[in-house]
Amino acid sequence: MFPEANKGYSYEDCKATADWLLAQTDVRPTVGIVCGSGLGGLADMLKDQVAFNYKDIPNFPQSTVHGHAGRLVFGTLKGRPCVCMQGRFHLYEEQFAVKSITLPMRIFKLLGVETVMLTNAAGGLNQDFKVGDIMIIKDHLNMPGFAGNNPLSGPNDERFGVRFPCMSDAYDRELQQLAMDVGQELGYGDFLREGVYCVLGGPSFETIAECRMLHKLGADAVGMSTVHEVIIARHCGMRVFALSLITNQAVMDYDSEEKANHEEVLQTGRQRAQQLERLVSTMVTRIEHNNNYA
Ligand SMILES: O=P(O)(O)O[C@H]1O[C@H](CO)[C@@H](O)[C@H]1O
Ligand code: HPA
Repeated sequence: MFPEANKGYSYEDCKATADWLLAQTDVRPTVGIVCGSGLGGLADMLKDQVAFNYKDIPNFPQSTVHGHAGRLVFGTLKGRPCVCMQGRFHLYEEQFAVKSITLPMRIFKLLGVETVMLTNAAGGLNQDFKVGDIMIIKDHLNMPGFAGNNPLSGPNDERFGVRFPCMSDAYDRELQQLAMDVGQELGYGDFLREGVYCVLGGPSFETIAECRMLHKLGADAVGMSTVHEVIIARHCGMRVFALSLITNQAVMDYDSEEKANHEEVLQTGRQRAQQLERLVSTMVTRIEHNNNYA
């Protein structure tokens, strides 16, 4: 899966992979999309596709999770050149893999991507949220980071970014507003929310006490991805938009019979896939047409 799990990929390694990809396709993507669990249908919206299985891309990690196909798809989304990860990598897939799972963000950067749009499936902690809600991420809690597990740990290569990158502006506010505006226009107002995403290491789902604690700490949703990618994307200067599909309610009550499970996560993904795809693809069109967002 991750042959050299905590190997820090050098600038030259990333450049070699990006150059290899650029030599195989004429698409020059400015938008990079990452599909969350069960949300890979977004990649199928791309026209004139050139697709690569992760196993055929030099240096690329391999997807191991059900609901993550493991393909990098180039193409156009309503005329805009895009690259889309149909399947992402998670911290729990291999011990100490925080560098491998974020490698694609640096490759995106070297491909010419300016804006990254990430999706994920998450458990709802906010008691006002319902299963099927789409949460625009406005901020995050990086729990593994509190324990020193940060993808930027280790030597810093200034060609990617500074040693101490700012994260208070991690989630682009104009893109959040754009998502709200587009969501309202599409009639999604009833299930469009905003909030704070908390990442944990996984793969076990949370205990009741953990969910209660995370909620008290200010998290609205909990998952096992995205934040590491966001840190690397921001470090190298790409703009970031991210959203969570609330696929299940986090269990907060000892009387509850609910049990988090991956099948429910994928099932909710299937139910909301079309709307989510429409939201993201319409946003991509607007990024193209409004220079303020480009
Ligand atoms: O974050 P994505 O990739 O959507 O996947 C989410 O779904 C899985 C749990 O069902 C975990 O991997 C969690 O992070
Ligand atoms: O409840 C959850 N917890 C953690 N990750 C998740 N991904 C989807 N749902 C969840």
